[in-house]
Amino acid sequence: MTPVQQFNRQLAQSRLLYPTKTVVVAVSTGVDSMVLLTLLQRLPVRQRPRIIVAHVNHHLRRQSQREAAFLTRYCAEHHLTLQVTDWPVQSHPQTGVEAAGRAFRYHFFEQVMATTGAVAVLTAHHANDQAETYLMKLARGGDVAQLTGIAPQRPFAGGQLIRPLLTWSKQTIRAYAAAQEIQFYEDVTNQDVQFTRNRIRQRVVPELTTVNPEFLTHVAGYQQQLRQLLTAKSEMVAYLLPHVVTETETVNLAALQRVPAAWQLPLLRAWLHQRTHELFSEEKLRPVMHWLQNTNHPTGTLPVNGTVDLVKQVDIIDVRPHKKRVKKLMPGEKIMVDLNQWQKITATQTAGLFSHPTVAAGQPLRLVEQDWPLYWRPWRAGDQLTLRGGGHQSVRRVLIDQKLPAEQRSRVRVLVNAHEQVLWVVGHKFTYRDHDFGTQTVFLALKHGS
Ligand SMILES: Nc1ncnc2c1ncn2[C@@H]1O[C@H](COP(=O)(O)OP(=O)(O)OP(=O)(O)O)[C@@H](O)[C@H]1O
Repeated sequence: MTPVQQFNRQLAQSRLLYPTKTVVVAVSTGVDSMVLLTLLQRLPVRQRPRIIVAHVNHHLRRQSQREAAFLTRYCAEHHLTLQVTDWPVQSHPQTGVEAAGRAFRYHFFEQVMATTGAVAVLTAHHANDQAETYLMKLARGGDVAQLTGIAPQRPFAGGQLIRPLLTWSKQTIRAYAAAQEIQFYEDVTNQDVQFTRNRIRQRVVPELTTVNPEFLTHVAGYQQQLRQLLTAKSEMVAYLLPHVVTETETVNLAALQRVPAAWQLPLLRAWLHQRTHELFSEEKLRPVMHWLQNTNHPTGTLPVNGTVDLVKQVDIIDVRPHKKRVKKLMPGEKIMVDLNQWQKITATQTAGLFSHPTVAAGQPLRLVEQDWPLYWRPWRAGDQLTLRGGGHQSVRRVLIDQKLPAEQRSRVRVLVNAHEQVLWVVGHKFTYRDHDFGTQTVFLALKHGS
């Protein structure tokens, strides 16, 4: 199938090949969106939807004015309806300009859809965008679902957001533009290797393409497989959920534990989603699962976020609104540890527990399942550290020995486990645990500065 046939097929699948339909085409004047616009213009009249061209002048570079003027001329010459809006410089934020610009853009597309009766917005994302995003997410880490990447079609503003060029590589787009003599503006910021995406575009993708020329297709293939796996997973979760959820919408812990281990966390997550309308990451829920399974504590309450608590009563798990803290407790008095997340624990300290060593995370600590959940909290009189050989030392003594001025001592935080045992006097001393103790190694890290 030729690229143009693939494009036509995507539009046919989206049921857009009708003159009675109106579509908004997001055109930046770059090569991708000018090719997209040209492809739409060249559809046979009996299939071509009514085209509304939408352009945002971001006022981010000098070229912006010329681009807007070029597009105005182009649309007039081709009898195309154009809607342009400005993103005034005074609305640009100090940081996060890209994300703010994107939000502004999509809000504008939404407005254009509403005022023109359009059923879809079309953008010119392509296979290289897809692979770059994939590699960036791979490098940054997170939920595996994010690796499914840009969807060819998804609901948007009461209609659809469609990317008909996702199967086209940048090379194909450029070749088509050259062959058809399509005019466009080169985005000069695309060359700037200070941007991670540009470095991936210019260095990583070409390198991987020399390993295998089909690299882009293979990324798309993995994403397709991942989408199928995630669909299968959510279907299985939907099937299993009634086996662990009771008539009163609580979870039966014994039933949950009878489910094969790999499904327990996804089930807990799905149930919490139903009850709280919040989607927690499985990583965040892992310590919660350890807490639930800890038979030494058959009852208890655990805050899962600022608004809800999990309540465990032997075999029954329920959610309740989080009780507001008593006024005199300092905010952040006791913070549950989120694995693999930096957490601000005092005005000047940010600490984290990581499952892998990172540049900043050096000190390994062995844990047992019963340690979870862990917390950051101010140290208290009576807190003790375990020393090599089994002895103990009070936290107070540690601070005195390290000659910490008395007025600074109250600011010291400790890392404690579910049994209130001190594992780390943050910034001062670690508990002793043998390297073959427990089942899990985490890495403790601390950053200074507000
Ligand atoms: N100034 C603009 N005006 C209209 N459409 C635009 C503009 N900039 C980008 N677009 C549309 O968005 C597509 C993607 O552009 P680009 O890759 O620069 O954005 P992104 O921010 O990386 O992606 P996304 O918009 O999905 O977050 C373009 O091909 C084009 O269709």
